[in-house]
Amino acid sequence: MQNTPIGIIGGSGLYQIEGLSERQEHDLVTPFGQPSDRLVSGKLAGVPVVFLARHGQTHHLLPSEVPYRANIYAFKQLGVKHLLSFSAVGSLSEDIAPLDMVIPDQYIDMTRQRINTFFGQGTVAHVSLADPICAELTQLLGAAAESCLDQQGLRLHVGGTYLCIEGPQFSTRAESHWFRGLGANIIGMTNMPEARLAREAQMAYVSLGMVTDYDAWHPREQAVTADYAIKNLMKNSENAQKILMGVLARLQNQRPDSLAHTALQQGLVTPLSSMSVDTRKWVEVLLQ
Ligand SMILES: CSC[C@H]1O[C@H](OP(=O)(O)O)[C@H](O)[C@@H]1O
Ligand SMILES: Nc1ncnc2[nH]cnc12
Repeated sequence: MQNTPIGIIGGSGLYQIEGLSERQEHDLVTPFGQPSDRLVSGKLAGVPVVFLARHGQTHHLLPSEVPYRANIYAFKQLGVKHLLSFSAVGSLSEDIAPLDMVIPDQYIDMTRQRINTFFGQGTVAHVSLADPICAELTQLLGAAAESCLDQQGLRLHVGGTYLCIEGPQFSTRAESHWFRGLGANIIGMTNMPEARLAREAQMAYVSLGMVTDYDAWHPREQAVTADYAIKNLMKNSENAQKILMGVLARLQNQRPDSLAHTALQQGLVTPLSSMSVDTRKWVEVLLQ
């Protein structure tokens, strides 16, 4: 596993990565359709990487329109076993301020109209999702983010619950208060089903939430608008690039083991021998 490429999913504001050498574009088709855009591979800080803009490079896909299954499958086709995901998020906690960053360790899934599994139609798997985020990747990403943010007086919060809404509208004030009551710390529209599918594909997953706003619950701060979030996103995207370089430097000589890497082996219920030839092909890719 030593030299497997590191997958990078860029969210709002992170549509490409700078400084890639040996750059190659991949126009992939998967059994689950086409990914959000071309995947771009190359080397960054000496580490093989594969990058994909989640909403497309021109940000033309709504959170509900992102082809999450095709995206995860395409990374898997290119040999990715570790996935770093970047996202803009709103804060549901007083002590998490705009421009802070958060590495969540839990999710509450409030999405309503997304296909959230590769399985079904004759093939059954139940993977464990108790700990959806890779603890080892969290440590490496945390160290990189802390050293970048410290210098600017910004804060990194390690751990916390990301609540995923369907969108595309932001929450009502009543929902925002309700989500706080549920114990959620940050809110976004994209990490689900991305994290679920990464687990089914046996990939270690970690997410960096870049805080842009206080959503709609705060008594003194303005309710979020896309304009407001995007202004803060722009301030964040330079830090995202620096943090990415920092985490890749820490991955140069290692690829951490993760409980994700055996998740499907443990969760697959239907025997491979009873699957059709076509189904077995894509299940075997997920099992690699
Ligand atoms: C432009 S703010 C709302 C938008 O940003 C987040 O996307 P991503 O996680 O891809 O950075 C949020 O989930 C919404 O899709
Ligand atoms: N308040 C918010 N709600 C959902 N997604 C977001 N992305 C950035 N801010 C957000």
